[in-house]
Amino acid sequence: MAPPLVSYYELVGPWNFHFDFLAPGPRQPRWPWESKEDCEHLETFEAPTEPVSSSATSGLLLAGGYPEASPAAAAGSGAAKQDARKGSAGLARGFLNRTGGGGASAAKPHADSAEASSAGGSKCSKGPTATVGSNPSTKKKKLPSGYHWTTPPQRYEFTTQREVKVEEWQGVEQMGKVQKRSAKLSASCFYRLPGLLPAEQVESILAHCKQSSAYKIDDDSVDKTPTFEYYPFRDGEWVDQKMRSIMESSVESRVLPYIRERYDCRFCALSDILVRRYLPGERRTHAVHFDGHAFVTAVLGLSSADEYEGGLYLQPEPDVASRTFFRIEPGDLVVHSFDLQHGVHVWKGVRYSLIFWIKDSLQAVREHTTPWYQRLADEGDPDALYNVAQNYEHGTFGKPVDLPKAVALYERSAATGHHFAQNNLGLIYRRAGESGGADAASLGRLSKFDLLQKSVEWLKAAAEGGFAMAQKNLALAYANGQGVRKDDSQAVAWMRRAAEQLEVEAAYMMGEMYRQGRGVPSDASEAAKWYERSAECGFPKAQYTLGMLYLEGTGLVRDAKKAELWLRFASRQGSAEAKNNLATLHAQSGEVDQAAEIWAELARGGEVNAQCNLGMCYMRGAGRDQDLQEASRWLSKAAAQGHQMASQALAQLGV
Ligand SMILES: O=C(O)CCC(=O)C(=O)O
Ligand SMILES: [Fe+2]
Repeated sequence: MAPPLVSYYELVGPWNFHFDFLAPGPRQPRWPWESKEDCEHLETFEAPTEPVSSSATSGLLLAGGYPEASPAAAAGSGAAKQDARKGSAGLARGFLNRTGGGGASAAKPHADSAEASSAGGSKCSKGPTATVGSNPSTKKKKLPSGYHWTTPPQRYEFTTQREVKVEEWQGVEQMGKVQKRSAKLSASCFYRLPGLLPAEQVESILAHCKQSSAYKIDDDSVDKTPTFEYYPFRDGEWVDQKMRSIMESSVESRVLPYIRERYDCRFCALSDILVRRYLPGERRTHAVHFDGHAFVTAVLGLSSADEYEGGLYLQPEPDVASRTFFRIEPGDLVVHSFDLQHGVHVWKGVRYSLIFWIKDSLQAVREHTTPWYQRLADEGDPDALYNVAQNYEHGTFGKPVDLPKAVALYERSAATGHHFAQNNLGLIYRRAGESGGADAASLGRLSKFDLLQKSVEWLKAAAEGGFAMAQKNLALAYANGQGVRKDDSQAVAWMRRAAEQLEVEAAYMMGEMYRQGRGVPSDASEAAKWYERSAECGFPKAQYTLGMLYLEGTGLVRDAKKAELWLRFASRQGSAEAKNNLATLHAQSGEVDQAAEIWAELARGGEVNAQCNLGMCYMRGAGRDQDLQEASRWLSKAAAQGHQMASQALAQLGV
């Protein structure tokens, strides 16, 4: 019987080979651990090409004020402020040349932030209505297979701009907006300020980011792959004093005053600054999401936009076809509110970005809360409902874990068509159905059958709406028979829909399905194609598997160099299987001592193949002094985990 198809981090690697299984090969020069060659080599791989045009702004930009500038704007800030207090978006206001962002008004922070919520979120449709004429239509059309993987990403074109002054800085603010799908009457607005930070300052920031060794490689909470992020400013405090010395002045005199003004949020406070890097071999994507913890997000461009393709995108619809990329030059600031669905996909090249997460008050920063959602949720805003529900599901941002409450809020949001809420409901019901116990009981004593059926209903709603993550989860339901009759051909059909939409784990799963012949005739070269797509986006499991395919020449032309490259990428991201096999390659090329070192470390961490290999080293006296007692100790550990070769070796030792 085929093994269950489960998410990446639960999977056991399909292959591991051993020191003994390899014929000793000629000694080969070992690649340096981190060479430039890696990147160049990777760049030669198939990737969507067609360079994006380099013009930073389109001819469609309107000079001067927004087309619908209201009398309040003309009348100056006083009238505009009043307008803002009534809950208007405040888009038509002139900017004040103020010193210090906040002012010492006696207004209560959270009362102020409630106004700001309207401005930043659901009511910005009261602003200018200039249409985004040059941007792609979101009308659904049938696209050929592989379309999104082989077609250059489209760029978002800002079509309105106006001159602004933020303290000493004078420049333009460009504005865009998208209709919020599940709240028909409102829009989410976003802005770009070209050159807000001076070029020399940005160069220093980038140089500092490039040499930093503070990037975390622990796993992302969503996709379980290494984050490659680092925080120079965390929970309201500077952590990296060097970064502080470079950019604090601009944060205080440009970024924060702009945001406070734009969002009518005089107490807006910086919660975190983080740096993300997107390098070949590492994570190239952040799946589509909302920044649930931030009232406002600002992204500062660090890398030249000609050095990479893709980058930060917005995606107003569940479907990838509605995705367009922002062109962000070094020093440009792109600002959006919590209700903008967005993500990152870097197709080629190298990108660094610096992200500001801003809350609506210092109190919210200190208390780790997200108060701006509450009023909006009470008003029925689907994004706010979804976010508050998440907090009750996970017990985050000041809310206790309360599953029934989370479900009730998700259901209100899902009823409006919110695809994230629908997907999360599908997963909650699935978990409750599978685990039973307290979670199931708290959801109304439904039977396992009913819970799993509800799960599939919600997943289907989101999947049919075009949401890739839900399509993948529905595919897994069909593959494993959770709430539906087990059906591999349905599983592969839904997985394919997700994978066609650049969903990185789904692309890996398609590789698995073609390799195992599940729902499709087994096809090694189709499998390799999907693994490769996923690997190029940085998915470690796919990188490992692709390395192995190159080594064996399965489904693609055998290529030892590419094999080692992909194993190394996977290994750098923490894949124990890749480390084990990379060590085997070293052993094969005569570097047995180094191999034994790696195996020893992995073996101590419990990696079964490495335990076997280390045992063999002690048994043979290769890479370690011969020590039959140690050999038997490590081989026994591997054998106890069911490792056949280790059992055979033990038999040879007479144990
Ligand atoms: O790297 C970027 O430009 C933005 C990443 C992002 O969306 C996030 O960290 O939430
Ligand atoms: Fe984000």
